[in-house]
Amino acid sequence: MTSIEVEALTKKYGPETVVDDLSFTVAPGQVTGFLGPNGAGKSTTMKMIIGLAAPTRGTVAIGGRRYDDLTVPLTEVGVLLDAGAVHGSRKARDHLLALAVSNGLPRHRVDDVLARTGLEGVAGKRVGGFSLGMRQRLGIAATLLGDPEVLIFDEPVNGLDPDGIRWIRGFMRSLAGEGRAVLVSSHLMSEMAQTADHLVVIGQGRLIADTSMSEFMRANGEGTVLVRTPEPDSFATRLAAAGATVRDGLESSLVVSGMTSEEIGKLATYHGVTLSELTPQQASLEDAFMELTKDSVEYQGAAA
Ligand SMILES: Nc1ncnc2c1ncn2[C@@H]1O[C@H](COP(=O)(O)OP(=O)(O)OP(=O)(O)O)[C@@H](O)[C@H]1O
Repeated sequence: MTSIEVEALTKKYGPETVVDDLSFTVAPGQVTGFLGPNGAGKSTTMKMIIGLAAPTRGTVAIGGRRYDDLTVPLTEVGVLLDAGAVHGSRKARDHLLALAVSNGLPRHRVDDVLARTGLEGVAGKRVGGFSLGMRQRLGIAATLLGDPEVLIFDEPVNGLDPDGIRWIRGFMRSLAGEGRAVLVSSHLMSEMAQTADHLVVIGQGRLIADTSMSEFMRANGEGTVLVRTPEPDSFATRLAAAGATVRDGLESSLVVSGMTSEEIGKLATYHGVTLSELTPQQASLEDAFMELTKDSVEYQGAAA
Protein backbone atom coordinates (compact mmCIF):
# COMPACT_ATOMS: atom_id res chain seq x y z
CA MET A 1 0.00 0.00 0.00
CA THR A 2 1.61 3.23 -1.16
CA SER A 3 0.74 6.79 -0.28
CA ILE A 4 1.91 10.24 -1.32
CA GLU A 5 3.23 12.45 1.47
CA VAL A 6 3.45 16.16 0.68
CA GLU A 7 5.34 18.07 3.36
CA ALA A 8 5.68 21.87 3.59
CA LEU A 9 5.80 22.08 -0.21
CA THR A 10 6.51 25.56 -1.53
CA LYS A 11 7.09 26.88 -5.05
CA LYS A 12 8.10 30.37 -6.00
CA TYR A 13 8.19 31.70 -9.54
CA GLY A 14 10.18 34.92 -9.21
CA PRO A 15 8.51 36.92 -6.45
CA GLU A 16 5.25 34.91 -6.74
CA THR A 17 4.64 32.14 -4.23
CA VAL A 18 2.29 29.85 -6.17
CA VAL A 19 2.43 26.91 -3.74
CA ASP A 20 2.76 27.94 -0.13
CA ASP A 21 3.79 25.55 2.65
CA LEU A 22 1.42 22.80 1.54
CA SER A 23 1.21 19.54 3.50
CA PHE A 24 -1.21 16.67 2.90
CA THR A 25 -1.35 12.92 2.41
CA VAL A 26 -2.90 10.95 -0.43
CA ALA A 27 -3.89 7.66 1.16
CA PRO A 28 -4.19 4.28 -0.57
CA GLY A 29 -7.63 2.88 -1.31
CA GLN A 30 -9.15 6.33 -1.71
CA VAL A 31 -9.87 8.92 -4.35
CA THR A 32 -8.46 12.20 -3.04
CA GLY A 33 -9.99 15.19 -4.77
CA PHE A 34 -7.53 18.05 -5.18
CA LEU A 35 -9.70 21.13 -5.47
CA GLY A 36 -9.06 24.79 -5.97
CA PRO A 37 -10.07 27.66 -8.24
CA ASN A 38 -8.17 28.21 -11.49
CA GLY A 39 -4.60 29.25 -10.78
CA ALA A 40 -4.68 27.95 -7.19
CA GLY A 41 -1.53 25.91 -7.76
CA LYS A 42 -2.91 22.42 -8.35
CA SER A 43 -0.93 21.66 -11.52
CA THR A 44 2.25 23.09 -10.03
CA THR A 45 1.81 20.87 -6.96
CA MET A 46 1.24 17.81 -9.14
CA LYS A 47 4.30 18.65 -11.21
CA MET A 48 6.38 18.86 -8.05
CA ILE A 49 5.02 15.49 -6.90
CA ILE A 50 6.29 13.85 -10.10
CA GLY A 51 9.56 15.75 -10.32
CA LEU A 52 8.59 17.96 -13.29
CA ALA A 53 9.07 21.11 -11.20
CA ALA A 54 11.61 21.58 -8.44
CA PRO A 55 10.20 22.65 -5.06
CA THR A 56 11.61 25.87 -3.64
CA ARG A 57 11.14 24.23 -0.24
CA GLY A 58 9.52 21.13 1.17
CA THR A 59 9.44 17.49 0.15
CA VAL A 60 7.28 14.90 -1.58
CA ALA A 61 7.56 11.19 -0.90
CA ILE A 62 5.84 8.41 -2.82
CA GLY A 63 5.96 5.26 -0.75
CA GLY A 64 8.74 6.94 1.24
CA ARG A 65 10.88 7.83 -1.81
CA ARG A 66 11.30 10.84 -4.08
CA TYR A 67 9.89 10.44 -7.61
CA ASP A 68 13.39 10.83 -9.05
CA ASP A 69 14.56 7.87 -6.96
CA LEU A 70 11.93 5.46 -8.33
CA THR A 71 13.63 2.87 -10.56
CA VAL A 72 10.80 2.39 -13.08
CA PRO A 73 8.41 5.26 -12.27
CA LEU A 74 5.64 3.89 -14.53
CA THR A 75 5.35 0.81 -12.28
CA GLU A 76 4.90 3.00 -9.19
CA VAL A 77 3.07 6.13 -10.33
CA GLY A 78 0.70 6.64 -13.25
CA VAL A 79 0.36 10.27 -14.32
CA LEU A 80 -2.14 11.94 -16.64
CA LEU A 81 -1.36 15.60 -17.07
CA ASP A 82 -2.40 16.44 -20.62
CA ALA A 83 -4.27 13.87 -22.70
CA GLY A 84 -3.90 15.97 -25.84
CA ALA A 85 -0.16 15.32 -25.84
CA VAL A 86 -0.31 12.09 -27.89
CA HIS A 87 0.85 12.41 -31.50
CA GLY A 88 -2.24 12.25 -33.74
CA SER A 89 -0.71 10.09 -36.47
CA ARG A 90 0.11 7.31 -33.99
CA LYS A 91 -2.21 4.36 -33.60
CA ALA A 92 -3.48 3.80 -30.06
CA ARG A 93 -1.84 0.38 -29.65
CA ASP A 94 1.49 1.63 -31.07
CA HIS A 95 1.47 4.57 -28.68
CA LEU A 96 1.05 2.23 -25.71
CA LEU A 97 3.52 -0.29 -27.10
CA ALA A 98 6.21 2.39 -27.47
CA LEU A 99 5.64 3.43 -23.87
CA ALA A 100 5.73 -0.16 -22.62
CA VAL A 101 8.89 -1.10 -24.51
CA SER A 102 10.78 2.06 -23.57
CA ASN A 103 9.99 1.41 -19.92
CA GLY A 104 10.90 -2.27 -20.04
CA LEU A 105 7.32 -3.42 -19.43
CA PRO A 106 5.91 -6.65 -20.90
CA ARG A 107 4.01 -6.20 -24.19
CA HIS A 108 0.94 -8.04 -22.88
CA ARG A 109 0.33 -5.06 -20.59
CA VAL A 110 -0.78 -3.13 -23.69
CA ASP A 111 -3.66 -5.54 -24.33
CA ASP A 112 -4.48 -5.58 -20.61
CA VAL A 113 -4.88 -1.81 -20.41
CA LEU A 114 -6.66 -1.54 -23.78
CA ALA A 115 -9.23 -4.02 -22.48
CA ARG A 116 -9.48 -2.33 -19.11
CA THR A 117 -10.24 1.06 -20.72
CA GLY A 118 -12.59 -0.34 -23.37
CA LEU A 119 -10.34 0.63 -26.27
CA GLU A 120 -9.72 -2.80 -27.87
CA GLY A 121 -12.02 -1.97 -30.77
CA VAL A 122 -10.08 1.16 -31.74
CA ALA A 123 -6.56 -0.03 -30.86
CA GLY A 124 -5.53 -0.01 -34.54
CA LYS A 125 -6.98 3.46 -35.24
CA ARG A 126 -5.01 6.69 -35.40
CA VAL A 127 -5.30 8.84 -32.29
CA GLY A 128 -5.89 11.92 -34.44
CA GLY A 129 -9.43 10.72 -35.15
CA PHE A 130 -10.23 10.10 -31.47
CA SER A 131 -12.83 12.06 -29.56
CA LEU A 132 -11.64 13.83 -26.41
CA GLY A 133 -13.26 11.08 -24.34
CA MET A 134 -11.33 8.39 -26.20
CA ARG A 135 -8.09 10.35 -25.86
CA GLN A 136 -8.70 10.53 -22.12
CA ARG A 137 -9.24 6.77 -22.02
CA LEU A 138 -5.99 6.29 -23.91
CA GLY A 139 -4.20 8.63 -21.49
CA ILE A 140 -5.58 6.62 -18.59
CA ALA A 141 -4.63 3.35 -20.28
CA ALA A 142 -1.05 4.67 -20.45
CA THR A 143 -1.05 5.48 -16.72
CA LEU A 144 -1.97 1.86 -15.98
CA LEU A 145 0.71 0.20 -18.14
CA GLY A 146 3.01 -0.39 -15.19
CA ASP A 147 0.13 -1.37 -12.86
CA PRO A 148 1.12 1.39 -10.41
CA GLU A 149 -0.21 1.77 -6.87
CA VAL A 150 -0.38 5.55 -7.16
CA LEU A 151 -2.31 7.46 -9.83
CA ILE A 152 -2.33 11.19 -10.48
CA PHE A 153 -4.86 12.80 -12.83
CA ASP A 154 -4.91 16.54 -13.58
CA GLU A 155 -8.45 17.72 -14.45
CA PRO A 156 -9.31 14.44 -16.20
CA VAL A 157 -12.95 15.29 -16.96
CA ASN A 158 -12.35 18.76 -18.39
CA GLY A 159 -14.36 19.16 -21.59
CA LEU A 160 -15.87 15.67 -21.53
CA ASP A 161 -19.52 14.90 -22.25
CA PRO A 162 -21.70 13.40 -19.48
CA ASP A 163 -21.00 9.83 -20.61
CA GLY A 164 -17.26 10.43 -20.56
CA ILE A 165 -17.47 12.06 -17.13
CA ARG A 166 -19.49 9.15 -15.75
CA TRP A 167 -17.00 6.64 -17.13
CA ILE A 168 -14.01 8.43 -15.61
CA ARG A 169 -15.74 8.76 -12.24
CA GLY A 170 -16.53 5.06 -12.14
CA PHE A 171 -13.01 4.22 -13.25
CA MET A 172 -11.40 6.31 -10.49
CA ARG A 173 -13.61 4.59 -7.95
CA SER A 174 -12.65 1.15 -9.21
CA LEU A 175 -8.93 2.05 -9.08
CA ALA A 176 -9.28 3.17 -5.47
CA GLY A 177 -11.33 0.03 -4.77
CA GLU A 178 -8.26 -1.99 -5.75
CA GLY A 179 -6.28 -0.27 -3.00
CA ARG A 180 -4.53 2.31 -5.17
CA ALA A 181 -3.95 5.91 -4.05
CA VAL A 182 -5.72 8.17 -6.55
CA LEU A 183 -5.17 11.94 -6.66
CA VAL A 184 -7.53 13.83 -8.99
CA SER A 185 -7.58 17.59 -9.47
CA SER A 186 -10.56 19.69 -10.42
CA HIS A 187 -11.75 23.27 -10.15
CA LEU A 188 -15.36 22.09 -9.78
CA MET A 189 -16.76 20.73 -6.55
CA SER A 190 -19.63 19.06 -8.39
CA GLU A 191 -17.12 16.79 -10.12
CA MET A 192 -15.78 15.63 -6.79
CA ALA A 193 -18.97 15.13 -4.83
CA GLN A 194 -19.65 11.75 -6.42
CA THR A 195 -16.06 10.65 -6.86
CA ALA A 196 -13.82 11.61 -3.96
CA ASP A 197 -13.53 10.01 -0.53
CA HIS A 198 -11.22 12.73 0.68
CA LEU A 199 -10.80 16.41 -0.22
CA VAL A 200 -7.74 18.63 -0.24
CA VAL A 201 -8.81 22.19 -1.05
CA ILE A 202 -6.28 24.91 -1.85
CA GLY A 203 -6.52 28.59 -2.70
CA GLN A 204 -3.57 30.79 -3.70
CA GLY A 205 -1.29 27.84 -3.11
CA ARG A 206 -2.34 27.46 0.52
CA LEU A 207 -4.22 24.65 2.20
CA ILE A 208 -7.82 25.64 2.92
CA ALA A 209 -9.30 22.27 3.84
CA ASP A 210 -8.10 18.69 4.27
CA THR A 211 -11.12 16.60 5.15
CA SER A 212 -13.08 13.48 4.33
CA MET A 213 -15.86 14.01 1.79
CA SER A 214 -18.47 12.80 4.29
CA GLU A 215 -17.22 15.27 6.90
CA PHE A 216 -17.34 18.07 4.32
CA MET A 217 -20.90 17.07 3.39
CA ARG A 218 -21.95 16.98 7.03
CA ALA A 219 -20.45 20.39 7.70
CA ASN A 220 -21.53 22.10 4.49
CA GLY A 221 -24.16 20.06 2.75
CA GLU A 222 -26.73 20.17 5.52
CA GLY A 223 -30.02 20.91 3.86
CA THR A 224 -32.42 23.70 4.66
CA VAL A 225 -36.20 23.45 4.70
CA LEU A 226 -38.45 25.89 2.88
CA VAL A 227 -41.56 26.69 4.95
CA ARG A 228 -44.66 28.63 3.97
CA THR A 229 -47.33 29.59 6.43
CA PRO A 230 -49.94 32.37 6.69
CA GLU A 231 -48.22 33.35 9.98
CA PRO A 232 -44.52 33.53 9.10
CA ASP A 233 -43.47 35.93 11.86
CA SER A 234 -44.96 34.09 14.82
CA PHE A 235 -43.90 30.69 13.46
CA ALA A 236 -40.34 31.99 12.91
CA THR A 237 -40.26 32.91 16.61
CA ARG A 238 -41.45 29.40 17.56
CA LEU A 239 -38.86 27.79 15.29
CA ALA A 240 -36.06 29.89 16.76
CA ALA A 241 -37.25 29.02 20.28
CA ALA A 242 -37.04 25.34 19.30
CA GLY A 243 -33.39 25.80 18.29
CA ALA A 244 -33.67 26.30 14.52
CA THR A 245 -31.96 29.02 12.53
CA VAL A 246 -34.48 30.93 10.44
CA ARG A 247 -34.06 33.47 7.68
CA ASP A 248 -36.56 35.10 5.34
CA GLY A 249 -36.94 33.48 1.93
CA LEU A 250 -38.69 34.69 -1.17
CA GLU A 251 -42.38 35.74 -1.03
CA SER A 252 -42.74 35.56 2.76
CA SER A 253 -41.35 32.05 2.98
CA LEU A 254 -38.99 30.95 5.75
CA VAL A 255 -35.69 29.14 5.15
CA VAL A 256 -35.02 26.94 8.15
CA SER A 257 -31.84 25.10 9.08
CA GLY A 258 -31.04 23.00 12.11
CA MET A 259 -34.36 21.11 12.08
CA THR A 260 -35.68 18.40 9.77
CA SER A 261 -38.92 18.90 7.85
CA GLU A 262 -40.49 16.25 10.08
CA GLU A 263 -39.55 18.17 13.24
CA ILE A 264 -40.85 21.40 11.73
CA GLY A 265 -44.13 19.68 10.78
CA LYS A 266 -44.57 18.37 14.33
CA LEU A 267 -43.84 21.81 15.81
CA ALA A 268 -46.46 23.36 13.52
CA THR A 269 -49.04 20.72 14.51
CA TYR A 270 -48.26 21.24 18.20
CA HIS A 271 -48.88 24.99 17.93
CA GLY A 272 -51.84 24.64 15.57
CA VAL A 273 -50.01 26.50 12.79
CA THR A 274 -51.13 25.87 9.20
CA LEU A 275 -48.34 25.11 6.74
CA SER A 276 -48.87 25.57 3.02
CA GLU A 277 -45.41 24.32 2.10
CA LEU A 278 -42.70 22.25 3.78
CA THR A 279 -39.93 21.42 1.31
CA PRO A 280 -36.48 20.01 2.20
CA GLN A 281 -33.78 21.62 0.05
CA GLN A 282 -30.39 20.08 -0.54
CA ALA A 283 -27.60 22.56 -0.01
CA SER A 284 -25.22 22.76 -2.91
CA LEU A 285 -21.69 21.58 -2.24
CA GLU A 286 -20.62 23.86 -5.06
CA ASP A 287 -21.90 26.81 -3.00
CA ALA A 288 -19.96 25.59 0.03
CA PHE A 289 -16.79 25.28 -2.05
CA MET A 290 -17.26 28.79 -3.51
CA GLU A 291 -17.73 30.16 -0.03
CA LEU A 292 -14.61 28.36 1.19
CA THR A 293 -12.40 29.66 -1.62
CA LYS A 294 -13.97 33.05 -2.25
CA ASP A 295 -11.21 35.04 -0.57
CA SER A 296 -8.52 33.54 -2.77
CA VAL A 297 -10.62 34.07 -5.91
CA GLU A 298 -11.44 37.67 -5.00
CA TYR A 299 -7.80 38.36 -4.30
CA GLN A 300 -6.85 37.01 -7.72
CA GLY A 301 -9.56 39.05 -9.43
CA ALA A 302 -8.30 42.20 -7.75
CA ALA A 303 -4.71 41.44 -8.64
CA ALA A 304 -5.43 40.67 -12.30
N1 LIG B 1 6.31 28.02 -15.17
C1 LIG B 1 5.67 29.02 -14.55
N2 LIG B 1 6.24 30.24 -14.43
C2 LIG B 1 5.63 31.24 -13.79
N3 LIG B 1 4.40 31.14 -13.21
C3 LIG B 1 3.77 29.96 -13.31
C4 LIG B 1 4.36 28.83 -13.97
N4 LIG B 1 3.51 27.80 -13.87
C5 LIG B 1 2.42 28.23 -13.20
N5 LIG B 1 2.58 29.53 -12.86
C6 LIG B 1 1.63 30.35 -12.09
O1 LIG B 1 1.36 29.65 -10.90
C7 LIG B 1 0.00 29.83 -10.51
C8 LIG B 1 -0.62 28.48 -10.26
O2 LIG B 1 -0.77 27.81 -11.50
P1 LIG B 1 -1.28 26.30 -11.61
O3 LIG B 1 -1.35 25.97 -13.05
O4 LIG B 1 -0.46 25.45 -10.73
O5 LIG B 1 -2.72 26.41 -11.00
P2 LIG B 1 -3.94 25.43 -11.12
O6 LIG B 1 -4.57 25.40 -9.78
O7 LIG B 1 -3.51 24.15 -11.71
O8 LIG B 1 -4.87 26.20 -12.09
P3 LIG B 1 -5.65 25.71 -13.38
O9 LIG B 1 -6.84 24.97 -12.89
O10 LIG B 1 -6.01 27.02 -14.03
O11 LIG B 1 -4.67 24.89 -14.18
C9 LIG B 1 -0.67 30.63 -11.60
O12 LIG B 1 -0.75 31.97 -11.19
C10 LIG B 1 0.27 30.47 -12.77
O13 LIG B 1 0.22 31.60 -13.60
